[in-house]
Amino acid sequence: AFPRRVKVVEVGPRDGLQNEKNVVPTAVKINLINMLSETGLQVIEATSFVSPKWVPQMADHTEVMQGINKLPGISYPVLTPNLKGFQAAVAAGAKEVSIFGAASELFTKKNINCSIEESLERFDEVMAAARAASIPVRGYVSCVLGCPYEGKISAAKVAEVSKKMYSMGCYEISLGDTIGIGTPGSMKEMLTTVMKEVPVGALAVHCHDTYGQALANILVALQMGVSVVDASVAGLGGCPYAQGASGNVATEDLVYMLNGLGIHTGVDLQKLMDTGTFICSALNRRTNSKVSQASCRL
Ligand SMILES: CC(C)(COP(=O)([O-])OP(=O)([O-])OC[C@H]1O[C@@H](n2cnc3c(N)ncnc32)[C@H](O)[C@@H]1OP(=O)([O-])[O-])[C@@H](O)C(=O)NCCC(=O)NCCSC(=O)C[C@@](C)(O)CC(=O)[O-]
Repeated sequence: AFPRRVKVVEVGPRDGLQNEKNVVPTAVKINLINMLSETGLQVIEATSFVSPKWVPQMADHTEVMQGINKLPGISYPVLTPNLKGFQAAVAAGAKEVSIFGAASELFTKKNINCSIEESLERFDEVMAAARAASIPVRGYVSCVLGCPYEGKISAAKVAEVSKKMYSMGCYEISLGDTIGIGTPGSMKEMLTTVMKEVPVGALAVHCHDTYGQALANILVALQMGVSVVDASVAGLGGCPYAQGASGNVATEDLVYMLNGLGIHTGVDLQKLMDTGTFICSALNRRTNSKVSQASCRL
């Protein structure tokens, strides 16, 4: 049975923009987040406190956090790979953070320059600091359905890393199909294994649409009881350490599908599409949202 409500986690300002070649002006990022805040979304991932040498596009994290209108009832989490990032995030006013690991050794090395084991040690430090500051922490696990460097990833490995991050105290584990390579079959197999270790109520799915499978994979996750789904307005994005990875599922397309299923999100599709139009014209690009493309033709 499908969940009655789904929490949509908007990752466009972070996952969507982190891979942009040209520097996106801080004012555009702030405008994007402020417009998203008016759509009814409850969670908008705002930026990441990572090294500007690694991801230059997110170097204005503090200005973004301090420039946005934070509306009550909306959470604006940010990515923090280590204690340094966590401290900078809190100093900039972050009230929620995310740590990000992976089920692949090589991806972990390329993305955060350490082994899975070392990454978990760093996360332990972040968790301890977050507990002391009463800051909720979300955990990402990347490469859950395949890795750009290692290829196939076993569901057992995904379950193992997910369980460790959940046991550390992450309130939610977001399972990332980083390169969008999964299918409904592999999604079902992976979730079946992970759900033996982490309760389904604490799981989210984070699907990139590289192979055009994202909505189908999300539908399978919903059927299995997952009720938190990550998405990116206009389908922006891709990971800088996963070459060729295209954007997340477009939030507009996700909300359209959920509306059709009678699943409540609280998100206003028209306002979302207007936000997609804003960011696409600022970036001078065509939307990846099929729903927005179709609406323009009507
Ligand atoms: C983790 C590090 C920092 C390790 O990078 P490192 O080079 O191993 O770090 P280090 O500890 O050796 O420090 C080197 C320098 O970085 C600085 N530094 C150290 N930490 C920070 C920090 N937090 N913020 C700012 N600066 C920092 C540190 O101070 C030092 O500065 P220097 O002395 O050379 O001037 C680096 O690898 C990094 O920033 N990686 C981030 C990569 C990233 O953001 N990837 C994209 C997000 S993940 C993703 O997109 C997947 C996801 C989540 O969407 C889910 C999915 O789709 O699968």
